[in-house]
Amino acid sequence: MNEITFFQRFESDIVAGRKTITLRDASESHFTPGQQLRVGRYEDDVYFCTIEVVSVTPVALDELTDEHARQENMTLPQLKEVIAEIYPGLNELYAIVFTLVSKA
Ligand SMILES: CC(=O)Nc1ccn([C@@H]2O[C@H](CO)[C@@H](O)[C@H]2O)c(=O)n1
Repeated sequence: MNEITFFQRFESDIVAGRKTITLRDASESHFTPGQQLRVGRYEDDVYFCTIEVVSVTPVALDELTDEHARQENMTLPQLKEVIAEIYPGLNELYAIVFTLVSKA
């Protein structure tokens, strides 16, 4: 059973260690530092790696910086566009910082 999912298009960045945060809504803000999570692909729920949660921090959409974007392996405009597609109209996000523990 997977505990968090990512869109398949981010799998390669995550397993390569290029993507080290994810921005989620309140429904996924309950993870705690030190927790290890089995990660699956959103589209088919296939397990692809395990991550460890480093921190979970509330961040407003308009507080996002180039540093958040760098940790997503994107530019800030790209990141804001992705968030607008996934979470239209949402301003209250949670930055989940993670490290890669193991790959499938
Ligand atoms: C069901 C569901 O919400 N799945 C999500 C939600 C978010 N994200 C990624 O987190 C970052 C900021 O949102 C971007 O890289 C997003 O693509 C994701 O991969 N899968």
